[in-house]
Amino acid sequence: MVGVPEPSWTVVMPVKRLGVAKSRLRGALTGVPHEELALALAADTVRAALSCPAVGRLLVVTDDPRVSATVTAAGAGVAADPGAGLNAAFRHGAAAAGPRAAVAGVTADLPALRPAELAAALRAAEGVRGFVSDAPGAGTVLLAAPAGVPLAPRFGPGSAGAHAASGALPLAGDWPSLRRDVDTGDDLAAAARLGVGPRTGALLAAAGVPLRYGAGMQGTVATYDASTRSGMLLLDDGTELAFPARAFDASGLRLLRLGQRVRVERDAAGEVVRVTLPTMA
Ligand SMILES: Nc1nc2c(ncn2[C@@H]2O[C@H](COP(=O)(O)OP(=O)(O)OP(=O)(O)O)[C@@H](O)[C@H]2O)c(=O)[nH]1
Ligand SMILES: C=C(OP(=O)(O)O)C(=O)O
Repeated sequence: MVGVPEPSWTVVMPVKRLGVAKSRLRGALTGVPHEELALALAADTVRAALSCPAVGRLLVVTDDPRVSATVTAAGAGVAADPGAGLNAAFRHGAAAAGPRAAVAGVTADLPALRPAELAAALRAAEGVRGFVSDAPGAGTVLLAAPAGVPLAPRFGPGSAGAHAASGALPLAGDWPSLRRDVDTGDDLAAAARLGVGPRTGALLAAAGVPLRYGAGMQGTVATYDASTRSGMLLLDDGTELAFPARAFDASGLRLLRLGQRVRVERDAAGEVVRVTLPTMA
């Protein structure tokens, strides 16, 4: 394919030890062990970032063995947490990225993150040291710096103001899934309304929280094998999603064409249960 290649970012994502992470969320989901929820938030954030074409490398800074195993299996690299807090973890990851890397520090509590929104924010950050504030506005979800420019992170309470005061440019854009960090039960409910990734979704479903899975989710058929009645969808948010024979069987269709536009329904675990034509909603 001919074209200008997208610039490749190194994303640095710190994750605290699960036993002490996300303390404001403790008890938010009845019957769900806290560490499972903390892990699911990070795993879904990592999954979305790895699906973003602008992300060349994802480095998770953590000391937690379960986090390391999960994100390594997903395709991320791991750097050891220096043990001196969040900003030290960001600095350590940025240093490990090397002097020629454009680095974006991203928090690991964005379970609704859509790869296309991350890609758009990274495009806006090209060539500048810039940050994306969280939905309430006082915090930061992303801080980016071009190669050769120190990240100089100032995450923590009031970090949006601290990043602006340090000369970073506030990046403007309609990126609700990127800005939706999850610190409290209310934040988790707001993320569920946007549509969360499969691991967080499965825990929400287990706790009986109603989900808006697949509402309005659309994409195109990337592959379809008529002999197995299964294939691959390319969703509008840039992610690929496999669909099994039963999702096709539930559609009432006789065949799918490559490139055909479809509406996708998923269950609480994120599995595709039905693929229909958009007009059949
Ligand atoms: N590696 C590493 N990650 C951290 C550290 N502190 C926070 N984080 C991560 O940074 C992100 C944003 O941090 P917070 O929203 O403050 O999360 P938290 O400290 O786990 O949550 P609370 O206990 O509720 O404040 C989350 O993904 C955390 O896992 C740290 O000391 N080391
Ligand atoms: C660490 C931060 O997150 P939160 O406010 O989500 O704890 C921050 O916004 O810099």
